[in-house]
Amino acid sequence: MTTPHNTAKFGEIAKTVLMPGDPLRAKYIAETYLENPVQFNNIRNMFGYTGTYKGKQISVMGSGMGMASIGIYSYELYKFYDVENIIRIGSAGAYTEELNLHDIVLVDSAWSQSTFAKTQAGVEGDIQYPNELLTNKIEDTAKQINIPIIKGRIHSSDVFYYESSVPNYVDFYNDHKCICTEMESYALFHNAKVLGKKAACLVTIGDSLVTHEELSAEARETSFDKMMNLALEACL
Ligand SMILES: O=P(O)(O)O[C@H]1O[C@H](CO)[C@@H](O)[C@H]1O
Ligand SMILES: O=c1cc[nH]c(=O)[nH]1
Repeated sequence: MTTPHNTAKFGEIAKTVLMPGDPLRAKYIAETYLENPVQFNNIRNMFGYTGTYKGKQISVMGSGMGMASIGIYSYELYKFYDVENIIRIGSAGAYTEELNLHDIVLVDSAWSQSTFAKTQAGVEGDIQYPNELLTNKIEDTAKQINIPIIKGRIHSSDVFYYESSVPNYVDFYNDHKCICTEMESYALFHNAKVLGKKAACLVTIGDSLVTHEELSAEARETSFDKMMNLALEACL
């Protein structure tokens, strides 16, 4: 079957999907790393591809920005396409000087003010967790292939631009122990949990709220090769 947002037919999407926010990052991964990639979706330019990596069938698809968007795409992948694992491969903003541009963070929990889980399934609580097995697999793979990662809690936010009248990154770091921020993992982890599936999240630091350094849009699209390699190797 197809959905209003995805034209793939059942069976055209692999059991494991790598999911960047940026659909052009998905295109880059498919064209750079997958053998024989076949595009299964272009509705709303939310590109999705299936190919093989070292003989293993893998899909990669953009999620768009924010929980509403990844909420739709990840739900459909799990529920209607029988996807088992989604690994988000995102960009994030650092909340601490200890994180530098291009550092890779493996998310061990996502804190959020979002009402996504409560609205979607009546689930209370401001922290969602990734699947432990999948996260351990990524951590073990990182050790094996010698890619440094930092494990930590992420702030999964509904907001990118804040006014100065509300709490800022210093509060999120001090009060909630979040080391960086992005906008999707809380909803992804929730969807995986309610549907009995697995999700994990890797992010690469693309900017710093502390130092105000930032990578260009193009770099966020095409320079996260270490994280892409790690995610692909963890799928094997
Ligand atoms: O680079 P992606 O994966 O989109 O992730 C981050 O970048 C976007 C904001 O610029 C948000 O989607 C945020 O989560
Ligand atoms: O969601 C995001 C991603 C990168 N940087 C931010 O400040 N927020």
